[in-house]
Amino acid sequence: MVSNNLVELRDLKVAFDGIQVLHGIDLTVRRGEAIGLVGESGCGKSVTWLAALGLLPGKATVAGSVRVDGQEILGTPRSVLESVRGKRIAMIFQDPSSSLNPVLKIGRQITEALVLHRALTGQAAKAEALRLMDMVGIPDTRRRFDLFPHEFSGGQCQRLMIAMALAGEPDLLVADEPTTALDATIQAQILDLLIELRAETGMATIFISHDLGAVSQVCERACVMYAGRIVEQGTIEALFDNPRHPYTRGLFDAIPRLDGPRERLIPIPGTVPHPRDLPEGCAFSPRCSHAAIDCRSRRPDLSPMDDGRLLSCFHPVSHSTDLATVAANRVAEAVS
Ligand SMILES: Nc1ncnc2c1ncn2[C@@H]1O[C@H](COP(=O)(O)OP(=O)(O)OP(=O)(O)O)[C@@H](O)[C@H]1O
Repeated sequence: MVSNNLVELRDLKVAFDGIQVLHGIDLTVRRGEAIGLVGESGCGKSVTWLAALGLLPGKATVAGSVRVDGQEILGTPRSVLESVRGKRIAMIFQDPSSSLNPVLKIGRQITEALVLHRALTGQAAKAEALRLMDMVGIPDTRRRFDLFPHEFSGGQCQRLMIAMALAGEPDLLVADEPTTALDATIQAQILDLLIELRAETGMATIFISHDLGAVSQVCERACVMYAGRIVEQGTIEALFDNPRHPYTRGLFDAIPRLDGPRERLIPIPGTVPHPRDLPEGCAFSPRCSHAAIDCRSRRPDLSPMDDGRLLSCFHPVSHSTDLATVAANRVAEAVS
């Protein structure tokens, strides 16, 4: 029987030059589902998937397990990784211009991906390339087949990257900040495209973004990452309606909300620590208005809660928690 689990990351760890940046990620991606990875810059969102796909530079040390359909791919020969990359799991990045070859016509680039992943040749490859260009919303495909990347807009280049990613008919598309470099209307179109393509093809999606609104549109589930760990994971409804980790709550409080009374935006104080200088205990504790003494000496495990979410926090917040009052009380406690 085919398992519903497509990709399983277990205790995935990454270090660069001996400095640990990823501290044991556990994540299961089921067939067809869309999972968001959120968190501030430097939390380890991209490194997680670059490590899983064997795309990190040689100086990186990767440990743990990455299973695709039950088959371990971490530490396997290049040929095994290459049979997974593009064909089973495809990845697109923020800046399409860095992934498209500027001196090759776009049709040729898509056709080459088809030759590589599906062994299509000649007219069959061209017909399929045109179909993919059409599928991602490029108009006038026959003429545009022979254009170079610089003759397309930024949004169209991102569409073309997606077309190339679809060439291998992947089971999972990892989209790493695919809309960050685009302006707002184009961003919305690319999000719609990702949603449509998933509905049409049934492929699973990992959507890496710092934009919580975009994540809620595209995904059913999200993982919030902080300093190389997942600190909260749950359904979009659970995380949006009732974030329990003070960091998740902080991310929400820092974004403008269109659906409710206009509230003051509260930025999270401080910055993400450098992986070399992680504090003792919970890595978020120095920035957390909810932190108590135990948070500064011990690190909470990521544990299941009654509502099914996973949470790594000794003192979770709830709807009614007023973080400003909590912070004031903690200061009072410390002084007394
Ligand atoms: N090639 C590299 N060499 C050394 N350190 C790296 C390398 N790539 C990433 N890192 C470090 O790993 C940590 C995680 O980086 P990562 O790019 O995964 O963060 P991110 O959450 O995806 O942030 P962003 O949104 O900025 O991409 C950071 O501290 C980063 O500096």
